[in-house]
Amino acid sequence: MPDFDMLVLGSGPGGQKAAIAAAKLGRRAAVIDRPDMVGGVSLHTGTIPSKTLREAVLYLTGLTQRDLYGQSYRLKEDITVADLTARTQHVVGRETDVIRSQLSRNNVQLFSGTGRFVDPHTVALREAGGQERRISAEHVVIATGTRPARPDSVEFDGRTILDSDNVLTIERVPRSMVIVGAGVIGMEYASMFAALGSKVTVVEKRAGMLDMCDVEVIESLKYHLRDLAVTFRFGETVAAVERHPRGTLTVLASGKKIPADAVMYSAGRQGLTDELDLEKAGLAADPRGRIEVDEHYRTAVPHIYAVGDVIGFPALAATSMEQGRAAAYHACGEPVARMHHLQPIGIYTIPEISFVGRTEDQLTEDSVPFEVGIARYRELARGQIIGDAHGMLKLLVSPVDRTLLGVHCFGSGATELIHIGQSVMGCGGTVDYLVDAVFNYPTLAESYKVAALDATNRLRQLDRIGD
Ligand SMILES: Cc1cc2nc3c(=O)[nH]c(=O)nc-3n(C[C@H](O)[C@H](O)[C@H](O)COP(=O)(O)OP(=O)(O)OC[C@H]3O[C@@H](n4cnc5c(N)ncnc54)[C@H](O)[C@@H]3O)c2cc1C
Ligand SMILES: NC(=O)c1ccc[n+]([C@@H]2O[C@H](COP(=O)([O-])OP(=O)(O)OC[C@H]3O[C@@H](n4cnc5c(N)ncnc54)[C@H](O)[C@@H]3O)[C@@H](O)[C@H]2O)c1
Repeated sequence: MPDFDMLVLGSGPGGQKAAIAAAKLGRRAAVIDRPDMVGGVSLHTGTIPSKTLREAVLYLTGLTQRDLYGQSYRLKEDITVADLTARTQHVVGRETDVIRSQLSRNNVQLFSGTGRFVDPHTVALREAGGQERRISAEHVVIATGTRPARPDSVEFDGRTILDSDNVLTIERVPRSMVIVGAGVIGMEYASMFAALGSKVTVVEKRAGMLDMCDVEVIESLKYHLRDLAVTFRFGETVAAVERHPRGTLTVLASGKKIPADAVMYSAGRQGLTDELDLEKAGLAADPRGRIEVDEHYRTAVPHIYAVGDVIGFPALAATSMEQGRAAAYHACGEPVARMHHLQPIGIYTIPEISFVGRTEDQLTEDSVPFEVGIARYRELARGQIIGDAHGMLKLLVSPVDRTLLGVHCFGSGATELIHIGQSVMGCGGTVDYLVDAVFNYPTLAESYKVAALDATNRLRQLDRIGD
């Protein structure tokens, strides 16, 4: 008899939910992770610290209050790294306790150390002191996540040449910073450092950024970031990064050189599979360290599952949790529906972005007709009260059956508000539901009604002329 019914490698969002789901089904479950990493990348270097840091930046800089109290408004003049990290450490500490307690009250055994395969059903646990012990399980879930990808040609020192993990332990807020890669991580940190007053240059090899988002929203984001002195270098590749006594020089393939106090790489991530001895389990990873799975998150070896960032796109804490639960249910023979196709995206730039469904460009490319309804925060009472004049909500509505095809939100509360649109879309609701519904007043949620009225006014015009 194996030691456990389910053994999970990694305690990030995917691993946690897999272990708890198995335990709730009465299975004997265990999780392995390093003692200082309980909660995963998500809790220690990813989602939670970055979002807490963002909250501290917004609070201390007073950035979002300046429309109300004047452009010079700041809660604190010289914001130090200690001011910023105090809040992060507190939240990470509390969340770690919550996760440990959830695992323990569900009787999930937590082993400290790292795991690697010995054979398809056995994992060797290496503890901090170097001792090894073997643990066997009927099912294994690989949820080992990723680390920042570091090009070999760049000499990272963790102080001036950084990856997105190091950025959480910098000694001072740099006066100037180069960010390599305008993906989600790059743009979230570019927003934070720009808000803190650093002179940020973003270098991105593609022609633009965040191309999964609405074009108008990205135009607005660029406008806001340029206003905070961010320079964009699109279509440019970093050829080398040099460290000098008085700062760094980022050399672009085009020959340009950008001086800055610090450089942060956010140019993708690498799956953490190199130390798993996957071949002993009969598995292999691709060159980016990712493991292939089927629709049930099963690897090529049917009793071994893989979930979270280690399987690649969409690589979000949000989706990793669902993958973990689904994998555990499948392994335990519990019926489980496939993840709903409507998955929201939340990007915590300043201002924040969120959307669900398709963009105008995607609909046009697919020859799907749509009408647009827009609500601008500056025309909402709540928008005036909170001093957000730039926010907006956009509904894309089908003129054929009046259902919502996409919802795009930019500004305060976007990542929360999007879930109203997601629910309406998920339940097959039409724009008329939003027109007829009563919303609390004054709220940002009222933007749904305003945008729905805008869309239906246009649809009516279409009908009138058509008739
Ligand atoms: C800066 C940043 C910001 C982000 N912001 C967001 C956000 O706002 N929203 C969002 O949804 N997502 C966000 N993400 C993505 C999110 O953090 C990841 O999608 C999520 O952490 C992936 O979860 P996971 O289950 O794959 O495990 P991870 O969180 O990646 O954790 C994996 C764990 O496995 C452990 N491990 C590795 N190898 C072994 C081994 N051999 N033995 C035992 N344990 C091992 C590691 O120590 C680690 O604790 C962000 C990521 C970053 C980097
Ligand atoms: N709010 C959120 O949900 C959130 C926040 C942060 C991270 N994440 C997740 O983390 C993952 C990793 O994010 P990421 O931003 O590191 O990776 P990414 O792959 O999304 O973006 C990296 C960018 O760097 C560019 N790049 C690569 N090499 C370059 C070079 N030498 N010079 C210039 N540009 C270069 C690429 O073209 C790409 O646009 C993503 O999958 C994302 O989903 C999610």
